[in-house]
Amino acid sequence: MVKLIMHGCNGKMGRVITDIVKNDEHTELVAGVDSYTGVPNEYPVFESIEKCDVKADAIIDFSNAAAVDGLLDYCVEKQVPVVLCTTGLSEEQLKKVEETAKKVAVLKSANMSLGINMLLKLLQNATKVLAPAGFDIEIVEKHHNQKVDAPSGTAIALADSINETLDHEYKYVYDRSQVREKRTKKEIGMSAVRGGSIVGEHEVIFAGADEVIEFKHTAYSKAIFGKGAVEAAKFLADRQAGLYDMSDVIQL
Ligand SMILES: NC(=O)C1=CN([C@@H]2O[C@H](COP(=O)(O)OP(=O)(O)OC[C@H]3O[C@@H](n4cnc5c(N)ncnc54)[C@H](O)[C@@H]3O)[C@@H](O)[C@H]2O)C=CC1
Ligand SMILES: O=C(O)C1=N[C@H](C(=O)O)C[C@H](O)C1
Repeated sequence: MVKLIMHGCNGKMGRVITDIVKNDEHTELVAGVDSYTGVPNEYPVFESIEKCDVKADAIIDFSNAAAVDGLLDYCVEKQVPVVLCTTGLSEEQLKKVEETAKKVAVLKSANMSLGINMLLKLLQNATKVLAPAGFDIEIVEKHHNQKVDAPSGTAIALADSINETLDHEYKYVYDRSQVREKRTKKEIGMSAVRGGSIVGEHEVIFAGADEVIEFKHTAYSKAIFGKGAVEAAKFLADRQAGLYDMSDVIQL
């Protein structure tokens, strides 16, 4: 049995993970952490990670960027692997994630779904053909009205995957409203839409002269992220220190 701590247990994803683990015979939630403790839980809940004194094999984190520094320190101190799913981390925090992974196993992924992780690979092949042929690259993402970070972590991960095959030569453009200029060739535009209960849509557009190719992923439920996170925790539980991602968990 893999014993888990859910960091952000009373949030939208925390509740999804609680349901998945309840129906999974190989995992058990031994504790939760959430700064909001105004709801009943079926396991002990602590209002901050520092207060959590329950032993576990791994932590799943879907919380808030501001909560991630303390979590990383805790994982090093207690030597507990962590599946880091929270998005919107700063450059400084991303460096801290890399430093942490030298001391304990960390799996970081902006999107735990099979579809997006397959798309990350597909895009690299498409980019190798389409970018040299002059196609412009734009990413459009759509999410629910409760999302605080923009663009989504997934949009950035898609852009990073594309840019990796372009020797990181393309710059990211998030806002065209302040400059009256044509787009340049070596850029990836990213646009964010927020509204209603949209679970998550990501569209990567390769626009050429007289032809357009679009890759689109639509999430119809948060369960696709939850299932991926629980599988990632099982994978990570007995791993050595290192920085892992979903391509280590899913055979692609
Ligand atoms: N990697 C992936 O596949 C996915 C990532 N996410 C990301 O996960 C994060 C959480 O998403 P949701 O569950 O939708 O958000 P949410 O806002 O519903 O839940 C976040 C929870 O974290 C709690 N929290 C805030 N500060 C905390 C602290 N210092 N310590 C402990 N708990 C704290 C909040 O009280 C809340 O209950 C976001 O960054 C989101 O972008 C969301 C879905 C999929
Ligand atoms: O906040 C969300 O809901 C989601 N966030 C992740 C992101 O920022 O990419 C993943 C998913 O799209 C849902």
